Amino acid sequence: MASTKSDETLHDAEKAVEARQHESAPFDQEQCQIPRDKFSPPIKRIVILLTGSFNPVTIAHLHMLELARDFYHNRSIQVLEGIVSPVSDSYGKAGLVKANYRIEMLQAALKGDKWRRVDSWEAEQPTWTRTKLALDHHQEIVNQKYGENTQLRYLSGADVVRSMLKADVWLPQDIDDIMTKYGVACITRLSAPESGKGGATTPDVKEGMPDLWKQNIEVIQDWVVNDISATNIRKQLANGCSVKYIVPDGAIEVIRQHGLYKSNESVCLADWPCEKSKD
Ligand SMILES: Nc1ncnc2c1ncn2[C@@H]1O[C@H](COP(=O)(O)OP(=O)(O)OP(=O)(O)O)[C@@H](O)[C@H]1O
Ligand SMILES: NC(=O)c1ccc[n+]([C@@H]2O[C@H](COP(=O)(O)O)[C@@H](O)[C@H]2O)c1
Repeated sequence: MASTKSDETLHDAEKAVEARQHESAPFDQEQCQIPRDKFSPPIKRIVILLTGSFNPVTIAHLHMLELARDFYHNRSIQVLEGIVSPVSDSYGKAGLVKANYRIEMLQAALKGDKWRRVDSWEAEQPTWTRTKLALDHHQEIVNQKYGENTQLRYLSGADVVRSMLKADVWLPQDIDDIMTKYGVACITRLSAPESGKGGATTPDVKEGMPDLWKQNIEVIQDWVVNDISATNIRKQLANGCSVKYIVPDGAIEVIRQHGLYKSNESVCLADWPCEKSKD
């Protein structure tokens, strides 16, 4: 049967598609290569460790992990896991509720989560664990689980990163080790004014820091204006105000059950039963 004009056109189109499939895609240096000055190859897979009080856990904590994962995935670095590690009771921060409650709140917040989990090792230690030691511990676990080439990255808010400049808070040797062995993913934070909100005049989180630190801190700009702090949440709860949508629902349930943060001592208008209409 003689081929028609439309058969020929179809044949040409198929040939063109096939030819394109053999062409190599343009190589995007920026997207596909790990910047050599930051990470030495062959590291392409990481696990993120977020430490803190989580007193209580907030949506800002969970959002930090999302921001960090996006940041690395956009640079072709696979994030295998996000570990959330609450400090032990001996950290002694004012108003810190017992670790078993903070863990329960985190577990409820992360229930069914596909890539994040709470780890109780730090909380179970009889004394406070310096972050460098917590990182060393988790790196060992990561090596056993994923092999030697998977690196741990320390995730932290800009306020904590700025606190590294205070010699009475961090040991200089610890910071050097954290920078060279792990690196820091630093999320901007309004309470750390150096974070700024973007633009040319933004003061730099890294201002005044030694070059070694500057090279190993990756500043990740939050894309929402977010001034959430656990301190403010505790205040709201003590005043009987709602923290719904700021604290994950599961964690609110744990707060209610145990009456944490004086939440059972104040009148909560939100909980008053609505009067039925008379008609
Ligand atoms: N809104 C936020 N934006 C950026 N980072 C945050 C935010 N909230 C907490 N973080 C970071 O999360 C980590 C754990 O924080 P932590 O549990 O100590 O919360 P916090 O809100 O700072 O607590 P508190 O108000 O009790 O001092 C820290 O690295 C902290 O900087
Ligand atoms: N020297 C250190 O290792 C050091 C100092 C200050 C805070 N941290 C850690 O930073 C996290 C947040 O601490 P704050 O809640 O005090 O901001 C905690 O996990 C804490 O252990 C570590």
